[in-house]
Amino acid sequence: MLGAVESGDILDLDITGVAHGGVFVARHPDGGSGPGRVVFVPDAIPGERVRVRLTDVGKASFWRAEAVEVRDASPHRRPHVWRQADISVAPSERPGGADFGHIALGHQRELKREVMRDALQRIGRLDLPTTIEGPLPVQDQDGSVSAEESADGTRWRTRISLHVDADGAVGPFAARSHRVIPVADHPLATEAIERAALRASGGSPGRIDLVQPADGHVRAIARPEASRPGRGGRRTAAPADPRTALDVVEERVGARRFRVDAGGFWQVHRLAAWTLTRAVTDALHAALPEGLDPEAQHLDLYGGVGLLAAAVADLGGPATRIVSVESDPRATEHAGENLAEWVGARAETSRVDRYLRTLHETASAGERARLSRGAIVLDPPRSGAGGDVVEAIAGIAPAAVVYVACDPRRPGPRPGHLLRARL
Ligand SMILES: C[S@@+](CC[C@H](N)C(=O)[O-])C[C@H]1O[C@@H](n2cnc3c(N)ncnc32)[C@H](O)[C@@H]1O
Repeated sequence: MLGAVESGDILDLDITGVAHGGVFVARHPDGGSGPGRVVFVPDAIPGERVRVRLTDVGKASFWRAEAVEVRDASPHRRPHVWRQADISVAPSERPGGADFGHIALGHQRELKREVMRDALQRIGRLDLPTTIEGPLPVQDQDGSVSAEESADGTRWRTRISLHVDADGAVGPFAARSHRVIPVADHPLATEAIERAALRASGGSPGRIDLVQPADGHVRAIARPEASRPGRGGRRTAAPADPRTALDVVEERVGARRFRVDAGGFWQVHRLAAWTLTRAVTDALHAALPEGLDPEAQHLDLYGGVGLLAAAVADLGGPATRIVSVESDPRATEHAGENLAEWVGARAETSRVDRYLRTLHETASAGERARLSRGAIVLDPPRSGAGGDVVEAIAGIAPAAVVYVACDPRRPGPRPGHLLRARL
């Protein structure tokens, strides 16, 4: 029988697996007869033996710990790409947001594939093949590569958020905390964003978003904290300075250009818009070997400024009928402009669940038939599409569904539909 275990205890544990959310799994014997209590540990790698400090032993189902030293290192360990996030730094001084930076790039992908496989099997009860690829190199029309991933997986963020605390300190939050810690570099950000981040100075407490669109110039969007606390007593970011947030910038995907508000949604990784365009195109090719029917009705749900609607419409040609559905009216306005070359393309401002409910209630037999011959692409925010939306899509029974997901654990499609995930 082991003595009582408390927060602050130091233990050596074997890391046996990877979990969702950038943490790893160890087991503590805990006096029980089963496989032991799950302990979630960041900054480790499966196969390692790690010295940890327990930080939360209050829950019956799992505990949390922080890694303080590697006792037996994995061959996949490398010095963290963000020196300040390295295991040699005190856990409270490590910045968050680069959870796999201590792992060789190829092995990071292998671990993400494992997270995805586990989510599909355990939560979705789906036994589907899972593959993880890196971002695709962007090729110009002559076949030359104009942008590709760095060898160590750094310098990809075209958008970052910094925080300003009450003393005017500016920086990221420390891992798993809301404490601002100043840092000396930002290796995941593009070099221009890093320069702007290191120049950023305090001001009112809140957030500063740095955005580098295709023209290369960095925009700084100040989002000071609202003066009154929001729900739950937490202070929320007030609306951004409208002059910068509503500044219209241009993004490029191959030869195609997209207008978007500087403070509006655009994919963060500099190769993501291109990679997702290619992934959706490939998935539709595979699902529709006869080709996309331009006369059918296609939908791009959670469409933003029309990135994936353009990918679908490129496949169907100039007459493709597609509706991009998006809740932000400014994004919808841009989607209307970005999709102007397709006469059958429309952008609608609506919540997706309401749009699908109205469609269900009002669509004529002809519209239903066109929808069932069409493709539905959906790319919801991290919270997922939700059961109602997934049920509504299943009710339409379209010819193909491509689900682009930030989080593999959120409600997804049913067996038989195609799944593509962004990790
Ligand atoms: C992950 S982004 C995808 C945008 C687009 N597919 C792209 O890749 O640029 C999700 C989008 O859904 C929008 N959104 C969030 N909740 C929504 C809802 N309930 N109904 C419609 N749009 C929503 C957000 O404003 C955001 O533009």
